[in-house]
Amino acid sequence: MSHLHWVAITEGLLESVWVVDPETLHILAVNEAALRLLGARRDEVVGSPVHRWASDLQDHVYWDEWRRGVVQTLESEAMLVRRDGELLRVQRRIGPVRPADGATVVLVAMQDLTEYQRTQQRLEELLAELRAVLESSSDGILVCDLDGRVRAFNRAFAQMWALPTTLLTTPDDPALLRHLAASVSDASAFQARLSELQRAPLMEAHDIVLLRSGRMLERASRPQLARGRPIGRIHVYRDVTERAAIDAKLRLAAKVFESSLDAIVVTDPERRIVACNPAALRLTDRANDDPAGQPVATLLDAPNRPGWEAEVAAALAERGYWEGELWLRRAHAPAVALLVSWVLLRDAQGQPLNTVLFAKDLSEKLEAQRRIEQLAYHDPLTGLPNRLLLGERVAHAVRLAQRSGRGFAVLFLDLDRFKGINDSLGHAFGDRVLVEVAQRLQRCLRQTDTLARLGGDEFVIHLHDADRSAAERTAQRIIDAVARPVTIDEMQFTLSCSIGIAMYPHDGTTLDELIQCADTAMYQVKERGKGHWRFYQAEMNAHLLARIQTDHAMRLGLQHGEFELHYQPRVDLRSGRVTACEALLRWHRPGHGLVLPGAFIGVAEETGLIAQLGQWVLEQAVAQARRWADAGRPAQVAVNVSALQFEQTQFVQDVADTLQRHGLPAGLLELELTESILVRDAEEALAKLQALAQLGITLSLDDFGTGYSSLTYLKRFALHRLKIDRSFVLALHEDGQADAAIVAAIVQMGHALGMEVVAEGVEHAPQLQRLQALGCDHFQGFWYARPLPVAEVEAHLGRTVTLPGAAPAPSA
Ligand SMILES: Nc1nc2c(ncn2[C@@H]2O[C@H](COP(=O)(O)O[C@H]3[C@@H](O)[C@H](n4cnc5c(=O)[nH]c(N)nc54)O[C@@H]3COP(=O)(O)O)[C@@H](O)[C@H]2O)c(=O)[nH]1
Repeated sequence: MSHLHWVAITEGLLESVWVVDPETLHILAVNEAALRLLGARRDEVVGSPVHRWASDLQDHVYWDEWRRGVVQTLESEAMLVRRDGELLRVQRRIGPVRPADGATVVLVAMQDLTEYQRTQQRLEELLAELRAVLESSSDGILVCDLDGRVRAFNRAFAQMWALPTTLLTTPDDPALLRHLAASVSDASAFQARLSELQRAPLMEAHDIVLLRSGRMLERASRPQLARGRPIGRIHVYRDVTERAAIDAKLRLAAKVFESSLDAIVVTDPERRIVACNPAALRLTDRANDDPAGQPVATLLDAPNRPGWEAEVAAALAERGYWEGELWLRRAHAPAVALLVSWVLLRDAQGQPLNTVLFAKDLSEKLEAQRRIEQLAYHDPLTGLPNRLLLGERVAHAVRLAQRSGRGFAVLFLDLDRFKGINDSLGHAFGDRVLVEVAQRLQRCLRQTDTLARLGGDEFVIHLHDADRSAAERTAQRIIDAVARPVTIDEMQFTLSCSIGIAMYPHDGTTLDELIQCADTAMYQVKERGKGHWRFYQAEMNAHLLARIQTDHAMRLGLQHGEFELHYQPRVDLRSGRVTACEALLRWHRPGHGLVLPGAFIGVAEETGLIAQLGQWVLEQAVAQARRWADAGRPAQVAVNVSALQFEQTQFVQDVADTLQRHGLPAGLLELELTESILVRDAEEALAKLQALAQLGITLSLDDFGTGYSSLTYLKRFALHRLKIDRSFVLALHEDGQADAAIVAAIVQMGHALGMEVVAEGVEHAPQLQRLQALGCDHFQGFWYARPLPVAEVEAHLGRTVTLPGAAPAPSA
């Protein structure tokens, strides 16, 4: 075949083709592609030896072997030398071709590998780049095929999931998946989600994966596409633990901003409002009118600090914060006081970003302060100044008086028998009485005077610039005002009060001194019948001091066993026998000798110590009666009971307990009560007396005839004995006919009411004879015996006394 034939045959091929003479190894024909490959003209190639274009030794060896018939075909890469000398890598197939009508030729078909090589290199570079990108990502990336087999993962993924080294070096999909499942807090949910994603290759998903270590991963799962078709899946894991924490903090901050009870206003650096929280909008009264964009200063004011805006700006610039009180102007309501903390926020470069204003509504605090001041300085019931405010006013008055040389008066006022109103009508009623009295007092005073309530029913009045006669007139005006009838709840009654007056500077120079003097004077009024006023006199205090000392000494005396009981025998006038004795208290007061009750019982009653003292007497008397009974000389012991002791709630129980403790039959105890006990609270007294009588105790009424001597309550209280007061008995001796008639009446009345009658203070035989004649049942008195110590009285118990007319009376 001619070389033209070969050209015609090979021209249409994409490959470069040489037709080579097997003998000469010269190129017989080439196609156009071969000429392009070599960069030579046809005449340069055709007829040239193949070695001209083959560069490497391998070619020479091959053609040599071909000629010797060692090899027939060859397929290999080879290097060609182009016409311009450039080397070119080609893929080459060599083989003999025997056309039917011609001699055998060698066909060399070549394909340029340059492009392929370039593509290959590009691909390798791309792969390297991709690998670098993959590795440089801080996200953990896992690439799987459609069956879920792991195709690749990066270092960040390995670190994020803490993959063991074995999994890094040896691919082991099941082990990797097991490791992942074991690392998450909910393995089954994790696996279920992976399976779900695998079943839906085109699905994109975002999940949060919680690791057992506490870290939080965000997973973005996307299909991997090739020519628009899914070929696998890429999972990108991102550690969002810190971000989640920051998000949570931001959410919290937003919540705080939203729900803060304090107003928060954010401004730009020029202090124009950027945002207000709901509390701020509520406070500004602009819930429907967002003030964003307005200068914040238009809402604020500080009437007493004209330059406040400049002050705030300077403080923010210098210190970064400002604190102080401002007023908030409001749309439809009065301005409110605010406590403002204002801070400046700067960016990382120190440039002002925003200012934030935290404001607390001070209205409640100011109101509370006002209330506190009101409470601190005023009496809550009457609204009058209290002692504190009075103190300040009087201190001021003292300063004025020191300059002017003029004095003033302090009046101490106490309502008379107010306790009775409180006890009988209740405290609420008592409070209304006090309010009424306060108003009346106020009306008696001038604007410059101060009326204060100290507590209870005690009021103190500072009379500004008043001398003795002004104080006297005011005191009398007050006495008259208080005495006018009061009507509360349709109940009408009258009150009275006692007033003590102290003068500055004569009686004292401080409020305490003046109050003390006025109080002492008031006390004197009370003692002398109440309902009046009195000026303080220096000797009053000495008297008071003595009482205080007596009270203190009595309390010590009780502890130190300085008290003792003496017993005065009581004689049955019919039989002449000593059947009972009256226990009478004695005090061996150090430095004072033996002190009789008249000197201390009154003080004990005033201070309340009588309750304790009375219980001590009862205890001693009952114990003594028990000892006498045990010694075979049973005698009834009469114990004096004071009103305050009787009023003790547990009095009946105390008596019963004392009897039981000493095992004394109740019949050997007599309680001597005074008439005042019966009139104070008749109902309660009746109940107590009935309880005592039920115990079997004898009840007698002491000092009968000196008090109310009411037949009504004598009947009502069903007492056992009446003791005729000593003053009537004394009169019998002095031959007072009227008193003798009284004694006769008492004896008859007592008997008529089923009571025995005891005469006390019998000092002379004629008295006794008169009493006998009048039918009196018992007597006691110095005629027979004085009150005696235990050791001496014992001799009298059970003894029969020879009464006048029968034999001379024995003396004690
Ligand atoms: N609550 C209590 N009161 C008590 C107690 N002990 C005594 N008292 C009361 O003290 C008042 C004075 O008592 P006293 O100084 O003991 O005087 C009593 C007798 O000594 C006195 N008396 C008795 N006979 C005569 C007499 O012939 N002449 C005379 N001049 N005085 C006499 O009388 C007092 C007893 O009085 P009375 O109690 O009314 O029987 C006195 O009121 C006591 O009650 C106590 O423990 N608790």
